Amino acid sequence: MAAIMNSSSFLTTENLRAGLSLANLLYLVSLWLGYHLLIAAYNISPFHPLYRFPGSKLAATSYLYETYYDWWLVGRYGKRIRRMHEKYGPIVRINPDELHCNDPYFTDEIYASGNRIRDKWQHQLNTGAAGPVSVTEFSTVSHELHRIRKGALARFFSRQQTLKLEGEVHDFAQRTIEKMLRSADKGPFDVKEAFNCFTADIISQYSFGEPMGFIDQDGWEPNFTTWVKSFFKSAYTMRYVAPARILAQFAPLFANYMGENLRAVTRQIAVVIPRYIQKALDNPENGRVFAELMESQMLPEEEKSMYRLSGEGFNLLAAGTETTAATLTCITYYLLSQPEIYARLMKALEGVDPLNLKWTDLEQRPYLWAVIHEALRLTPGVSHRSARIARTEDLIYKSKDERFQWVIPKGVPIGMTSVINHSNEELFPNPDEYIPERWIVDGQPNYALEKFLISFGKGTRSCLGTQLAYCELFLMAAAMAFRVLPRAQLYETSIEDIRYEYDLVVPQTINGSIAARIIIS
Ligand code: HEM
Repeated sequence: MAAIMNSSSFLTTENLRAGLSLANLLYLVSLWLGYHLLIAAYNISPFHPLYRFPGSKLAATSYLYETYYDWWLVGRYGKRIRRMHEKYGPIVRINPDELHCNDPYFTDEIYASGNRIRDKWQHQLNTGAAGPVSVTEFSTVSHELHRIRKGALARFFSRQQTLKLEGEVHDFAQRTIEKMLRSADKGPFDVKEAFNCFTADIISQYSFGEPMGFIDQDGWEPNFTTWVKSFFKSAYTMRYVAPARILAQFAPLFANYMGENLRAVTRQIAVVIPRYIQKALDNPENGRVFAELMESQMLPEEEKSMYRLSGEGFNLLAAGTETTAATLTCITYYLLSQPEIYARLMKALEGVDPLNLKWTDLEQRPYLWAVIHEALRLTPGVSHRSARIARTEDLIYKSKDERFQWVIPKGVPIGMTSVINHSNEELFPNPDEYIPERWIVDGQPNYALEKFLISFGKGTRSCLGTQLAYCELFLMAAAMAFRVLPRAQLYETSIEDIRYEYDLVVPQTINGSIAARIIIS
């Protein structure tokens, strides 16, 4: 009792005021500053394991440098990293703890497959904020846990499984095309929004047994990507502002005070997707991925909570919508702006029935294959760098000309950036230009060059939906070429609406999201 009395008398206004005096505050601030200065000094001292690696000293000193480019200037560190490589060589230190590589020949070492352990890095995953999205397979740090989570999902997205889905993808593609054609002579629209509706309905139908209904709604917007944009916009705040991550845990509690789109995305994660999953579980014959996932022996029971599954549901939609839609938009833009490429494509598609497209047949048309791969090169789904940690092995790097040799110590995050690899002038001369011909040798697809494409990532953490994405790309690109493009023209759209300028994890142009407005007559 005496102790309680003593502590309450200790908390008097006078005592608090004295404790918070200017002198004490200054003392605390200088302690904090001193601590950070010591860390900064250590970061650039010879005692730091990355001391030998080249790069800007400022970048190696603290995270403020990276924060300035990616948070303050918004997603601009990618371009800065590219300039660092021009100055310092193929491996550079880009922050106190991370290396970056721009040698495409080293891809399979960083993004290794099979049993070679590759963890992700929490600093990078912080863009995914908190809550259900932070416990998805995409956001898993540990190699071992990721294997369990991805293993359970992978069989739904194999090529064999995707071939069984082809009929549905074809049906959704044709319905999207019909809706576009109905808008003939009714003014311009952004074709990317139409593709967003197409991709979101497919992934939702496959995952939950029910499309989200975007193709059937009156216009093209809003759609899932409309809401997800605000999620991507907050990505760097989440990464660099730790209190924002803490607040994000409680997002559903203050949803009413958020902007319209952020409120909508919070509602999707907390209410709409759990409802879809519940319906899928109640209706297992029609419930598709999530109904089967619940029965999966590969996934331990503790991994099957509605909380975690709604994160996975959101992730599938977010990862499988904007990405494919952006690539299709890029294809549409280039086919409309470069008629000679369109003419070559139509020649290559001779004999194909536009109303009965077959993925496996379309894949055998090398020029269509080239048109798609050149778009994937220029518009990769994820344009932000993606680091891996080789936890158990040092990585030995030697440049092709043997000028540079490095041992990357185990445990150090090292990554690549698709937009940097894809503009390698030796592999892709005139890298800023759209040239499908570079993907064809002796009339056949250039599979050797394809090895250098990292649009879908590589190794154990590569894209789960690669086969579904290809199925959508082949069927929709061909359907557009036959049915829409002969009657369409670009409207107030230039290369500036397509060309990568910065990233919000996904590529952005100088005018914001990738877009191509078209008019159909
Ligand atoms: C053109 C279309 C697409 C592109 C370019 C693309 C690109 C990528 C990339 C680069 C990654 C790896 C990201 C990283 O390194 O952290 C990734 C991961 C992922 N993608 Fe895609 N994606 C596309 C379509 C899809 C589709 C249709 C789905 C639907 C299922 C999907 C689902 C996923 C998932 C779940 C992951 C996480 C994989 C993991 O962590 O193991 N993606 N995607």
